Amino acid sequence: MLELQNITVDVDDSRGILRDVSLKIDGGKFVVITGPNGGGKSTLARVIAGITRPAAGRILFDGEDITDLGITERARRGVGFAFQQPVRFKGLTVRDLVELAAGGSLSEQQLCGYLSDVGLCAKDYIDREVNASLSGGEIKRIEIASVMARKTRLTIFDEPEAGIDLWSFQNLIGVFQKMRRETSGSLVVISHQERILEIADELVVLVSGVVTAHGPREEILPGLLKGDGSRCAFCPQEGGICHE
Ligand SMILES: Nc1ncnc2c1ncn2[C@@H]1O[C@H](COP(=O)(O)OP(=O)(O)OP(=O)(O)O)[C@@H](O)[C@H]1O
Repeated sequence: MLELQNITVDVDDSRGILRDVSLKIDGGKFVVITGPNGGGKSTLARVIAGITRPAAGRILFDGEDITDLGITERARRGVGFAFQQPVRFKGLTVRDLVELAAGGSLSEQQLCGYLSDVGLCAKDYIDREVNASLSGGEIKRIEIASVMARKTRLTIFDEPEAGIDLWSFQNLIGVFQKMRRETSGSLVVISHQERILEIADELVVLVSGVVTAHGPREEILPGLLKGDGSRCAFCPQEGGICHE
């Protein structure tokens, strides 16, 4: 479904944020991209969404070269993106936002369904404006509800757990499991959370702009959590500090 070929993103001539990254994400997969801070995960998410243009490489979506397409054109083709810091829309209500995402009007029951999936009571929220009066956690949950309503073919979540409380985190796990069950699209989630890694089909580890591991969760996760005895995917050097 999505194929990244030799993607390079540079800050300047000397330093690559992403270095020759090649990655294939098949349809219907739940893929979690993880790795240490500054490894390039958010940059990779922005490259897939069309926000950051790579200096080199190609991006194919269902075989079509979308490298030169912007965020809107990619969205039209079915690529959705949930921001680490969601955008607030003054003048737009929660109902407007979710209906815009769904592409048409929704019944109270449908709206209630999307909002209760993210732990919000529709009655309290549907007529509220998506402005600064909403807390960081509330706006994040509303964005996730709108992403669910959008039913995109490939959805990228950049650290969805950031800024949400423990109770909502349980909901978030439920949201991913539901999206996985009910949509045929692929989910790409950037996360450091073990609970999210545990429900992935595949894990990708990105360290210093390089993919150091990619494969089924059962193969990759044990090495991340315990180390494989000599090397680990997080700290590829011998005796890496990440298990201490
Ligand atoms: N516009 C920029 N100018 C300079 N450096 C940048 C720029 N954007 C990103 N970087 C650097 O590129 C590296 C990768 O950043 P990125 O945000 O993709 O990492 P990340 O893996 O998502 O990190 P985290 O886990 O901390 O969110 C970091 O070292 C960051 O400081």
